Amino acid sequence: MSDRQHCGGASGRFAVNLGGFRLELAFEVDAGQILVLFGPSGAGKTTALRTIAGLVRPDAGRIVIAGRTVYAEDQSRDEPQVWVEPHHRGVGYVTQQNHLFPHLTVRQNIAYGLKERRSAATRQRVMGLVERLRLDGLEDRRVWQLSGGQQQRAALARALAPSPHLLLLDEPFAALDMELRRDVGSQLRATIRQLNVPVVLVTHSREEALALGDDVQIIDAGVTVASGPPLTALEQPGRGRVARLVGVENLLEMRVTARRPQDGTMVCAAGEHLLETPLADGCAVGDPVTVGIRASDIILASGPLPQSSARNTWAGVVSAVTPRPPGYEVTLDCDGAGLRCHITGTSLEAMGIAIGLPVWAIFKASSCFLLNE
Ligand SMILES: Nc1ncnc2c1ncn2[C@@H]1O[C@H](COP(=O)(O)OP(=O)(O)OP(=O)(O)O)[C@@H](O)[C@H]1O
Repeated sequence: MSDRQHCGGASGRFAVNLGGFRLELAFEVDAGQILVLFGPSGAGKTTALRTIAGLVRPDAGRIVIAGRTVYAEDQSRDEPQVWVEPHHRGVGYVTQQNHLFPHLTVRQNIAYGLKERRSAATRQRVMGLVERLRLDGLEDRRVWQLSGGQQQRAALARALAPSPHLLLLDEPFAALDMELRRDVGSQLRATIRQLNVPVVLVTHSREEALALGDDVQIIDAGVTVASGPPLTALEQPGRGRVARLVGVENLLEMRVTARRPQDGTMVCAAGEHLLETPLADGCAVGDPVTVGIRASDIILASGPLPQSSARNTWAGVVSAVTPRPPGYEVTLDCDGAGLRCHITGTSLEAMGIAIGLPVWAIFKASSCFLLNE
C-alpha cells in the first residue's frame, strides 16, 4: 500500500476559557509520532483535543496542521484572523465511544468518509487499512457483531481512511481490558508510523503513555506541568506535583544527613531509616527532601543480600497484598514506614508472600530520585 503521507506535523499555542475553566496549551508533534496528553480528570485534555479539532474556539493563539494555519487570532496585532471549519482541517478524531454506524458493515464504515465510495482506489484504501488493523475476515460484519477491540480498530481505520493530516485520540482504549489495550495500541503505533500521521493521544494510563508516547505532556488544571520523553516525564518526574500526578508509589519525607561527592551519592534519613540517593547539587546536610521510588524498582528478597551493588536494604513485614494486573502490589511495613512494591504472580507464589511474612526490600541508589516541590 503506497499511502504513506507526507503531511508534516502539527503545532499550536492557544488559550481557551470555558466558564470558569482556563486552558493554556503549547504543543508540537511530528509526522509519524505520538504526543500523549496525560493528566487527571478535569485537567483539560479533552478540551485541548476539541480545540485543535475546531470544536472549541480559543480566545487567542495559533494552530498549524501540516503546514497550514487553521486558526490564528491575536487581539494585540493587526493581522487577519484565521478560522478553518472543523470538517476542513483534515483531522481524524476517535473517542472511547467509537461512534461507528451500527447499520453499516466494517467495510462501509471505513469507506464512509471517502468521496468516491465505490471506486477501485477506495476499495484498495479500505482493504489496506483492514489488513493493517487486522480486521481481515470481518469486513462484512455489522458493528454489533464485533468485539470491543475490533470495534476500536474499525474506528481507527475509519478515521485514517481519508488520510488525515492529524489524528486525535481521546482515551480510545479505555473500555478495553489490559491485554487488548496492548494489542490495539501496538497496531496503532505501527500503523501511524507507516502512514506517517502525527497523533495526539489523551490517556489516563501511565502504561499506555509509556508504551505509545514519543513525547508526553502532563497537564494539570489547564496548564502543562511537565513534558518530555515518557521515561523521563513519567518514571522519574523530578517535581513533587508531577510525581503525585503520575502516581509515584513511594514518596518519603526525609532529611539529608551526609553528602558523598566522591560516589555521587548522599544519605537521607527519616527516624531510623537511612537511604542512599543520587547526589543533588542544591541539597546541603540538614535539608528536608522528598524521595521518590517507583514500586517496580524495588526487589523483594527473603533475606538481606550479603554482597550486592544495591545500596539500600530495608527490612519489613508484608502488611497488604493487592492484585495489580498483570502482577501484585505488596505493601511492606518497614518499622512504621510503608513501602509499596510491584512483583509478578510467579514471584509472589515462589516467595510465599502473605500478610505477616518478613521480607527485605532492596533497591539501588539510582532508583531513588529527589522531588523538589
Ligand atoms: N463546554 C464547557 N463549558 C464549560 N466548562 C467546560 C466545558 N467543557 C469542559 N468544561 C470544563 O473544563 C474542564 C476540563 O474538562 P476536560 O473534559 O477537558 O477535562 P479532561 O482532562 O479531558 O478530563 P477527563 O479525563 O475526565 O475526560 C472541566 O472542569 C470541565 O468541567
